[in-house]
Amino acid sequence: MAPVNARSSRVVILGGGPGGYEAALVAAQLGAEVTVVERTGIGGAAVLTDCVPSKTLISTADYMSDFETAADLGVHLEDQEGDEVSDAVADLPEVNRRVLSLAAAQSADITARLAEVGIRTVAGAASLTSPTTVRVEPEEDGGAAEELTADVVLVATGAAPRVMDTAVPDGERILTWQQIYDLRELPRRLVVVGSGVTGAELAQAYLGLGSEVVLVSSRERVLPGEDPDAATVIEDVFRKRGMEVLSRSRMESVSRTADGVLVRLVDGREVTGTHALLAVGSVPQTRGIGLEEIGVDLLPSGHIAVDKVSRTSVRGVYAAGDCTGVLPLASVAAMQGRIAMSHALGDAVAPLNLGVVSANVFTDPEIATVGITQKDVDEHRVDAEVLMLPLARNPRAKMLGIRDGFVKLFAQKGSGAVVGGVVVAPRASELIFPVTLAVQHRLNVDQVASTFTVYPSLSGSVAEAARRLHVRG
Ligand SMILES: Cc1cc2nc3c(=O)[nH]c(=O)nc-3n(C[C@H](O)[C@H](O)[C@H](O)COP(=O)(O)OP(=O)(O)OC[C@H]3O[C@@H](n4cnc5c(N)ncnc54)[C@H](O)[C@@H]3O)c2cc1C
Ligand SMILES: NC(=O)c1ccc[n+]([C@@H]2O[C@H](COP(=O)([O-])OP(=O)(O)OC[C@H]3O[C@@H](n4cnc5c(N)ncnc54)[C@H](O)[C@@H]3O)[C@@H](O)[C@H]2O)c1
Repeated sequence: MAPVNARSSRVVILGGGPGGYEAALVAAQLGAEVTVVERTGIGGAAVLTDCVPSKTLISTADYMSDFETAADLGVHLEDQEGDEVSDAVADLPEVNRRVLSLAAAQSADITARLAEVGIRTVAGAASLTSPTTVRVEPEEDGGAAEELTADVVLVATGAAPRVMDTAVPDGERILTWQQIYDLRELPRRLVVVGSGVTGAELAQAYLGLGSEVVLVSSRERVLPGEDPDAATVIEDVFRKRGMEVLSRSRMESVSRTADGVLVRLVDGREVTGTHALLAVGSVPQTRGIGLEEIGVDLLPSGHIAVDKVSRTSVRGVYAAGDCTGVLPLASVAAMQGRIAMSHALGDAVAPLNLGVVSANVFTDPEIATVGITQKDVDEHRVDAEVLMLPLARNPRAKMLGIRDGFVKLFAQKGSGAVVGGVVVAPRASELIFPVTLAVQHRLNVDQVASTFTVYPSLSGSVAEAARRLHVRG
């Protein structure tokens, strides 16, 4: 391949989510002329409908659940007459306004940042007419289509909620997770279908906000992709707080009734509610944008096949994020996009390493994970010692009224290197960082154990778990 001159390269990016906009920033920094084509809004689904809105909603629900702990800590809430108040009340329209305005502000911040560094953004729907030409259909009727020429193309078109013929969302009572922020009142009885990360997070959010929630879970246990001990803690918490969890229950159809919804299960049972939230997975947005026509290989699932530097089967065409299905996380999409641009524009680049991705499920408590999994150990793919330490005995956890949660570390047998970890705790997303540092930099349990932690602190349990994994030399 001829040497790349980043300064004279034209880069066109389809999609302005984290895969697209983070790539654009790297390409601009390397001196390329960059255009991002986005049909909905910069920030993508991550910022406008998925990640940012759901975490904002969860912040309110978490805040409300703090009131439940208040009495344990000796705090009693009273109304103006001095009567004890048992429940805080969420004003859903107000909460949703905050969610949407925060998402819009985040999108505006990113748009401004792109403009600041000279990146052109074009509103419209993009498709490839050749590996080096992108056609943009304007969103507004009457506008002229535009043809962009590119030396490098990045496809970062994301994914959309999976819709079943038997459960078609209507945006009023039968909803995808992208439609919930228009609700004007709190669902009285919400049936959440699907207990993956999206279903579990939102089921608990609405429970916290005050809805009655039924979770239809097709599996033995909620959160089937997570650490089994962590998922068990979360399912117990769900039930303890009053959520009805229907295990091994597959939804067959969802339909409207006079005043709500009817969810039929495959085994014939029926569940009624005022609203249904469908969280049954996503499909990549890769059809009808010219990919197959120009020779880009798609997987049977419709995802774009990419290698570890985000190359597709067509030279000069890269792909990043949920449209590739590598690991559907905003952080991974962004990393794939950055790697793609560094590779395409001739900068130094390390291939994507999924072994060190830290991820978090924003339930209450949260589940944060990094590195190898319990499944890797149980199925003998990794020879590791496992140590699980419940938080219940941690002094800070007692002070904070934390009852549920643990720290689990995986240490390679022999070397003692920390190769993975799971933290189940409030703000586990922050607590996982020391474990991620250890995994990424191959620290061993003794190095972690001999690092000072604050007393009292939850991170003390990370060091304590490492200490218990010490093997006498
Ligand atoms: C409910 C929910 C919560 C989540 N929470 C988290 C979280 O907390 N942390 C985390 O790391 N991940 C989270 N994720 C995953 C995360 O949102 C995705 O991994 C991330 O959005 C992927 O980024 P992307 O750039 O690939 O795609 P997207 O963010 O989907 O962006 C793709 C963009 O491409 C645009 N587009 C599509 N086709 C075209 C076209 N033809 N022309 C022009 N533009 C086009 C779309 O309009 C969209 O804006 C969550 C997902 C869901 C569903
Ligand atoms: N906090 C986060 O980082 C976060 C949050 C949400 C999503 N995500 C990302 O998005 C990915 C996808 O998560 P998801 O939960 O949207 O999708 P998913 O595909 O992981 O889960 C969907 C669930 O719905 C179930 N299901 C499908 N059809 C059903 C039916 N008819 N009846 C009952 N259940 C049915 C499936 O068995 C599955 O467990 C995650 O793996 C994660 O990477 C991340």
